[in-house]
Amino acid sequence: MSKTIIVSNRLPISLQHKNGKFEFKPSAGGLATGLGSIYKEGENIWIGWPGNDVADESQRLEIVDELKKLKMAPVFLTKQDVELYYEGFSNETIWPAFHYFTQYINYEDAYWEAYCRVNQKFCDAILAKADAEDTIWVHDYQLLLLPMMLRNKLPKATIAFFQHIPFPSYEIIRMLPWRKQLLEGMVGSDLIGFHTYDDMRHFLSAVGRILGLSNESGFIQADNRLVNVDSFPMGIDYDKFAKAAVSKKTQRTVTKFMEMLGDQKLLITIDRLDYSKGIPQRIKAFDLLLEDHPEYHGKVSMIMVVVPSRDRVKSYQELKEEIDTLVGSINSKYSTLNWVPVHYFYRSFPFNELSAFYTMSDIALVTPLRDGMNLVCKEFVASKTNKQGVLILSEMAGASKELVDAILVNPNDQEGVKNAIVEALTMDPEEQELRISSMQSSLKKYDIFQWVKVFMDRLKHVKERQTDLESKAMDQKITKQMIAAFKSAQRPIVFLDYDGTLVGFKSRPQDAFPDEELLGLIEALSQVCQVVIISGRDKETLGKWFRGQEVDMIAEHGVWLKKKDQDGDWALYADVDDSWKEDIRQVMEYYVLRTPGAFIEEKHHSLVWHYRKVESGLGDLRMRELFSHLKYMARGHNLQVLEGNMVLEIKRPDINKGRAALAMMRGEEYDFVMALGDDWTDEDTFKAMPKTAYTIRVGYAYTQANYNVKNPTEVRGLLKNLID
Ligand SMILES: O=P(O)(O)OC[C@H]1O[C@H](O[C@H]2O[C@H](CO)[C@@H](O)[C@H](O)[C@H]2O)[C@H](O)[C@@H](O)[C@@H]1O
Ligand SMILES: O=c1ccn([C@@H]2O[C@H](COP(=O)(O)OP(=O)(O)O)[C@@H](O)[C@H]2O)c(=O)[nH]1
Ligand SMILES: [Mg+2]
Repeated sequence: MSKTIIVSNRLPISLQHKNGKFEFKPSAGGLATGLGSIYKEGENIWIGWPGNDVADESQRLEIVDELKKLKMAPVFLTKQDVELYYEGFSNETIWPAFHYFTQYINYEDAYWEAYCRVNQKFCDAILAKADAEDTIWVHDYQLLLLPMMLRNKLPKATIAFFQHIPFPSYEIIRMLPWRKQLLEGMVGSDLIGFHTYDDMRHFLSAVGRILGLSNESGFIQADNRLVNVDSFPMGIDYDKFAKAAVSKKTQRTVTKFMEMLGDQKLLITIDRLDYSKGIPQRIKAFDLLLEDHPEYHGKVSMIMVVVPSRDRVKSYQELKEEIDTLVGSINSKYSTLNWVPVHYFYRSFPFNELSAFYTMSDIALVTPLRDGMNLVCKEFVASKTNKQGVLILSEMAGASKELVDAILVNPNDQEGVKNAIVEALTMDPEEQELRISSMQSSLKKYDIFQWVKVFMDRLKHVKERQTDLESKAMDQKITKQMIAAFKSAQRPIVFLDYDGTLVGFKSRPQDAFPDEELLGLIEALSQVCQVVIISGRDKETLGKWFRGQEVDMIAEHGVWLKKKDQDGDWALYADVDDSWKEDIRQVMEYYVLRTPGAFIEEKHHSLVWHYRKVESGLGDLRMRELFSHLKYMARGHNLQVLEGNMVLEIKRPDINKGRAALAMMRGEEYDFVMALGDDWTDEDTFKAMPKTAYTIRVGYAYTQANYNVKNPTEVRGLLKNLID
């Protein structure tokens, strides 16, 4: 039985050192609860850092034993690891970059080295526990390199990754000198999840531009592994908050707190100390409210909980000082003997007091400058069992994509935030109920348990798709069988597509000419069987490249045929009317003029619009536009528009490689047929082949072919086997 391993930087516990002994408190956080249904089962386990630096060997053993009882295993970090990997690369490099605080990014090689080393430490700890076919679910930005490290050691494992913080635009990610390694690390996964669609599309764009891997509906083909990228907005343990809100314990706390505060409208804000949370901006907006609306003095207070976090990082220390000063300033400006505008707490609170804060507050002010998701706003909404309360939420929080019934604000627009507070303070009860109910029904449905289920189901689906594709991989047994069939055949024929099959792609099509090795290979092969080069290339190019070779050729996807013995003469297989070309060329030229790097390739009976050299993204955009333009025109001319590898081709539909291949075989009896190709144009060849043929698609994709090989190098290996 395979098991599931959860991995995160921090284990879901708090470890306290008391009187020479350690005390373990399992965390009751949402993620820990949601994943409880996984790591507490059977042999499953959660691996991570227990959160303290423990140097003493006997204490480490004690921790290992205690954690084992909780279904956890520790990765011990040294003081230096914590400084350079956790505070350093994770929180001074990745965190600011991914939250768009480029001014805080620390580009330290020593941080990077520690990050690599500690990711390796995690990898080793996992390898000590993992079996070849286990499922490993890695969490968050501290461990971006881990999926690929694991993949290299456990190629068959199911590896998933979820990132809890935003994934920034390509423009930010490209600033990091280690951008390539970070992305490659993530791509070791089978499934990569983000909170929002925006994070997902930023990631896909970075992978396209930096690693050169394109995607189709979120599926990337990386080194012949299919990797799925998708968004999974994380939920909360809804019932826990809803139940707590009406519990006696919370109600008692509410009464106690309200007695102290008196009759007031309350605004609640709860965050970890973090510059991404926009705490100073929020205090300033509240200050503006009190300045512009003296009628609220004595009637509205803000309860501001700031939970200490990463307090050894300089930018966090500076932020703490800034907040202290701002709170001091607002309170000293407006306080009266019986009213304080901001009740400021720099500490964390037990669950039941948090629940009381949520329950008794009229408004939650959640205004991060950038946040992966933000759970506080969801917890506030879930706690509003009486359906009264208003959420003011930043557009920059992942949660804003779901909670559209909140009052959405731009946290940088202080006037806007101030107006939102006024709107919230004056919102009528019916409106509050409508908004809260709508948000509650969505949060109830997509709670943390649903999140875990949807993620795990998707992971299973990706694995099934991979298995489907891999079932066609050309293994040794099939290769042997094929070679034997070839060797014993009297009359073998082999169809070889050119680009993407015999040679890799180049930015300029004319640079993909055949190298010496290939020419030698084709020559040797043509001595032992009939070789047909079947390509979309024009006949002049093919003729030049294979001059003097004993091969048959099919050019322009089947427009032209040339038998090896017909010296110099190409036969027009299809009698084609190409009077359509003038109109279409004009349209294509218009798109070339608008798109630097694009060009038209003219073949005898087709026109091709190339965009391989166009700025990434723009090429795709223009291609889509041209595609619909051409499709519209194609109808009038009875033409077919086809999307290829960075090209758009328009031609007559009845001309294809399959028909031409059949024409080539007509009247002959072959006892061995093989066809190799790499794209949609070759699918016509595969379809036309006799049932007994060996049809092989290069690259993993859905195909009519019987088998798959990885790349042109493998193709050449296969052909060498035939001539050996
Ligand atoms: O481990 P710390 O350095 O003390 O930081 C605490 C955690 O903060 C981050 O939380 C994120 O995850 C939330 C849930 O998905 C999401 O709502 C929020 O927007 C994120 O900021 C971080 O991702 C964790 O790894 C840290 O442990
Ligand atoms: O005293 C506190 C204050 C907050 N929280 C919890 O901390 C989490 C904060 O998560 P969020 O996604 O809002 O922000 P993050 O800190 O992960 O960036 C929420 O679940 C809060 O309930 C807590 O446990 N104790
Ligand atoms: Mg090809």
